[in-house]
Amino acid sequence: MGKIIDGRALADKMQLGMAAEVAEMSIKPGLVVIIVGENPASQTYVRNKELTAKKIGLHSVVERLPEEVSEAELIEVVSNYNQNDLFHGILVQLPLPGHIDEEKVLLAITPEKDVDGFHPINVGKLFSGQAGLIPCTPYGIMKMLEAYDVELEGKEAVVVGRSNIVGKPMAQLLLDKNATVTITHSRTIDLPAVTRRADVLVVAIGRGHFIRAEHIKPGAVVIDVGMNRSAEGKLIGDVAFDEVIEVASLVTPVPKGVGPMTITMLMEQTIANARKIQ
Ligand SMILES: Nc1nc(=O)c2c([nH]1)NC[C@@H]1CN(c3ccc(C(=O)N[C@@H](CCC(=O)O)C(=O)O)cc3)C=[N+]21
Ligand SMILES: [Mg+2]
Repeated sequence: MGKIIDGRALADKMQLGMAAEVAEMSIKPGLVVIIVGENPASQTYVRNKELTAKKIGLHSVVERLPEEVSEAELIEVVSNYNQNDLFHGILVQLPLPGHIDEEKVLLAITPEKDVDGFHPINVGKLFSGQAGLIPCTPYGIMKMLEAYDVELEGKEAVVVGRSNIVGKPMAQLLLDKNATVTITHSRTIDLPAVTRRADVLVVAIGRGHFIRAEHIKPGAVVIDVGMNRSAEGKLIGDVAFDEVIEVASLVTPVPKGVGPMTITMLMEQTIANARKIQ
């Protein structure tokens, strides 16, 4: 029987440290979250982010734009925040409505304030071993693995999912720690055979309770990035937690696993950015 990785508790502990750090700073780190339209999943995230930012003592603004806003108008809003010295982090909540080209909008955020790590400059830095801003979900997962003393050197790490936001940057961060990394995806022929090699398994596929006991090597560490709604409207992960924890040594729950750590890393990168110029 494995143990829970308590992302909520680790996030709370790190946030306490950040609050103390911010209280000592000569300037107040500022974060703006720009959200377009009324996507309900996005609303939860934005609300959690706002509460966390306030708790830590950041200057936090949520800029809400109507669903019909044009791409040019959105880019104009972003440009204004690029120039505004009160803000050290800018996040444009994804997904954006279909009439807006996400790539163009991400490109408009100045790479220095891109606390999501989605700008091609930061992506290029991550994949070429240069310091830059890192996507918050994979970054938070690395902090969890570190806090739980999970050994990565030479180990088999398997990432399920190849998104730009989670799968690909996750694989790179694991590689940086000298893990032997495999990325699997929807076309992988024998998924259980590959995931059963994993000492560390990170799952980000967006299919509720898809990963079962049969996918797990005994003693593996399992990280669940999934955020799905069950038929009853409950938030559930990509991993069938109750059966997987019987086989694994450590498993993250959903909620209270990866989610709170994602938000914590957003705060961390905003504070670090503000520090650079204080
Ligand atoms: N530009 C951009 N950056 C993002 O980082 C980003 C985004 N767009 N779009 C949406 C997704 C989703 N996301 C979440 C992060 C934390 C929780 C979170 O805090 N979850 C809590 C509570 C969830 C609940 O109770 O509903 C938990 O897992 O315990 C949720 C969702 C960030 N995203
Ligand atoms: Mg689009």
